[in-house]
Amino acid sequence: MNKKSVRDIEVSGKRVFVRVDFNVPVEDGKITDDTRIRETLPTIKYLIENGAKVILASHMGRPKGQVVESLRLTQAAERLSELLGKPVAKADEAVGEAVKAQVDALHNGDVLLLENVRFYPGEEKNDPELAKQFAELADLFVNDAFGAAHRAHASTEGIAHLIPAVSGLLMEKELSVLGKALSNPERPFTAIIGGSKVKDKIDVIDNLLNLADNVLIGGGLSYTFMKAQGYEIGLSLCDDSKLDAALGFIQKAKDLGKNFYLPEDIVIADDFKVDANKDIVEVGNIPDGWEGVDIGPKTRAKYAEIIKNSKLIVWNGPMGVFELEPFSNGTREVAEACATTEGYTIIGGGDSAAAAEKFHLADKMDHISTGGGASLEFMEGKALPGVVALNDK
Ligand SMILES: Nc1ncnc2c1ncn2[C@@H]1O[C@H](COP(=O)(O)OP(=O)(O)OP(=O)(O)O)[C@@H](O)[C@H]1O
Ligand SMILES: O=C(O)[C@H](O)COP(=O)(O)O
Repeated sequence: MNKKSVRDIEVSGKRVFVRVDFNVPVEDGKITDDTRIRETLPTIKYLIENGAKVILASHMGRPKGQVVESLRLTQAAERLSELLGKPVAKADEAVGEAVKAQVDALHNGDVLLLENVRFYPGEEKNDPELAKQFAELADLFVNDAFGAAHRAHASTEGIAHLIPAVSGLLMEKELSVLGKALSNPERPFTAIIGGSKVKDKIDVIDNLLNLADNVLIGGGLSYTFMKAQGYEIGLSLCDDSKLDAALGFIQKAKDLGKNFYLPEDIVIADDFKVDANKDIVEVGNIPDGWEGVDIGPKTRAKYAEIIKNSKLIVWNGPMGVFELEPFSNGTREVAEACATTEGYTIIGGGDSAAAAEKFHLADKMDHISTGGGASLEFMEGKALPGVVALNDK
């Protein structure tokens, strides 16, 4: 990476503003997956051990510039304190006089977590005034929030122009793993794209067609491709505005000589419920009133075989409605193939990572990215503003 990292700069005695992504799932006031917090520990420990005064900042959810009580970072501070085995002070705001006083009171090696930066309207607008207020708290900016690196916000991008700005160790790891894999991929390289949001995945499919040898499509977005080819899809998810784009990808794959796979058979259901009636049909045979909810057994076996014979696998998005047990087999078999293949497996955040956790296969993957949207944008070949703004080596 051509950007400076926290290892390239003196941190001892310095006030260091560290942007992290503690946007973790919380249910009934409890954090249900603390992966993103655990993944920032190397940077935070490095700073503590090297005598920095650590000021952490994060967003949580999308409060749209207002204080939302349920989106405070109190639980994150508690969890971080448990993981570090030392107290973590928590501010009730992210800027202002009270915060300044808390920063002034820090000793070398102390840790302070600021309140949710998205409680301020200036954060998502990348308001220079808010960026200045963040910058005034610190001598140095460290961006370790890979998950938010695709956002040009005051605490991810604006601040980087005001004080020395370097990457954290998680940011460095994510960029290095994803960058190495995509710039010089081991082949065969297989990309698996699933999930439900066709619009969000269109650009990544486009770029992966350039890079990968095999592109496997599953999940809710596969029905747009089926409809585009003239197949009946019943009530299945479809984005009619993307039918032409879908046909364009099928043609692009042909033109580039790439293998582009769509499900051959589908698990269908007459409702979006665990106890719905279900059946397995070939593509084109989804009856009226039914919808596709998972890839079928033939497709599962084919996809698993391709994954097993690949040297590099990038997976983003589940193959079906894996949250409901009867429709989880496609995602489970893809996850198992990713876990057992000898190829290098990268999981691109979000729901696929949650699926790997659910099937107890997460520790068998080579790299699970902490970025959902960020890893997608990276794979699309887009520059990440939170990275671009950091100081060059
Ligand atoms: N056939 C289907 N019909 C409807 N929904 C589906 C289908 N297959 C998968 N899904 C749903 O897609 C959702 C995930 O879609 P999404 O596009 O958000 O994936 P992701 O990229 O893994 O997540 P993230 O948004 O975190 O990047 C899951 O909740 C899953 O139930
Ligand atoms: O969960 C994520 O992908 C990141 O924390 C970014 O969140 P955002 O999509 O609300 O910007």
